[in-house]
Amino acid sequence: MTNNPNVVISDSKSSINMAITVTVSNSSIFQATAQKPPAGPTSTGGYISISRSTRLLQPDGRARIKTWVDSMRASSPSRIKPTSSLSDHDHNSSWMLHHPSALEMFDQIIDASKGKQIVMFLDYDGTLSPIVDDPDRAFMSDAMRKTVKKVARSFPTAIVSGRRRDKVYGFVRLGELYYAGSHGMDIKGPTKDSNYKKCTQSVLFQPASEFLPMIDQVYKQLVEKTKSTPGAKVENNKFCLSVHFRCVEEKKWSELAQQVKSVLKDFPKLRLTQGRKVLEIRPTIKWDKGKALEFLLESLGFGNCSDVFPVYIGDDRTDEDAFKIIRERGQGFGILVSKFPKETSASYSLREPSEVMYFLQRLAEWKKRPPLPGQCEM
Ligand SMILES: O=P(O)(O)OC[C@H]1O[C@H](O[C@H]2O[C@H](CO)[C@@H](O)[C@H](O)[C@H]2O)[C@H](O)[C@@H](O)[C@@H]1O
Repeated sequence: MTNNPNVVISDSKSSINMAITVTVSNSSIFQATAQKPPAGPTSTGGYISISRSTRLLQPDGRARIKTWVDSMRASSPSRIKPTSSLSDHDHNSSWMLHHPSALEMFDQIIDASKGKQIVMFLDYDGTLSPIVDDPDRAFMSDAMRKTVKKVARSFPTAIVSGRRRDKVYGFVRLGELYYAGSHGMDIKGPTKDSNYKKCTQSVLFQPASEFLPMIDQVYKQLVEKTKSTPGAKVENNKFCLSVHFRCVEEKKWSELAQQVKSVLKDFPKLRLTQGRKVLEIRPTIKWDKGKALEFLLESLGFGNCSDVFPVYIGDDRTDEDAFKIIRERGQGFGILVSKFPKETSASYSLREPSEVMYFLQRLAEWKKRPPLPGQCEM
């Protein structure tokens, strides 16, 4: 297994409906991907997605803003409301039964992966780094970096983030990984292999490049519009934008929602989704973290393979698209990072980044162990 699929793919300039052109390719898998990108809904993981074209232009503007604010309120943490017959404790126990700790189930996970190639997918914020107030200071620890590096020596590993690719690379700083920034809309292969040799060819896939000028324009407008709301912060994630409200007083959320709405009304080709205390604005193309996962598996040669075992660890609503794909494929597992019960398509849970690190350490250690006599290693 190699992390270097020897292909370069770039986006087409031809159509906003995401035609993709293979510029250099030695792989029929890539050509197939380019001709026929995997179909699927513009899913947001079953959470509230407010598309301007269908909802923002309703005459009852005020009611819509209330929906936005309700959704912002529910965005972090997004607990499942316990049914009246269950106490909080029973509700937590029931959720843990359905989404047990990946640490407690470590041996079972390893057993299920036997004979298969594990491919690791890691979200960044809230998974590798703790959630902090200032998005520019969401650093990952050196210990986590070392652990991810070890994992990448044993398995193909990708970081899948809502952040712009160069920014998340700036935090992670490991050249041997795949990076899918902007919620998977900006994919790039490793710049070096796990033996630290420079990779000469790599994957580059940017299905939303037509939207760059629009995103820049909206970014400027949002910065201008939201500057009167204390604590609001607009982050340019290249192919998408984040409007953070973690540091905005709750009584100002409706004002902020109104400001965002007033900008988006002129951009029907953009849609709005939500993450943890953040409104995310992105192109209406059928592409998300789930599609990025499929794309990366294909690029690694596992498109139609029965012996691949993707493990995706993430904490955010946007990670649900990837959890769903894993479920649909019936291969591997999704692991949700959350301290609270949440609606999720993930199979397992971890409570926080420190548990993610411990899980990854165990995985790397397990891989390093010599196989028992008569046992074949994958
Ligand atoms: O896909 P991810 O890597 O999880 O990125 C999703 C968003 O993460 C960042 O925002 C979140 O983390 C911040 C730092 O801890 C926190 O302040 C914010 O409230 C969270 O929503 C990032 O800043 C966003 O651009 C990403 O879209």
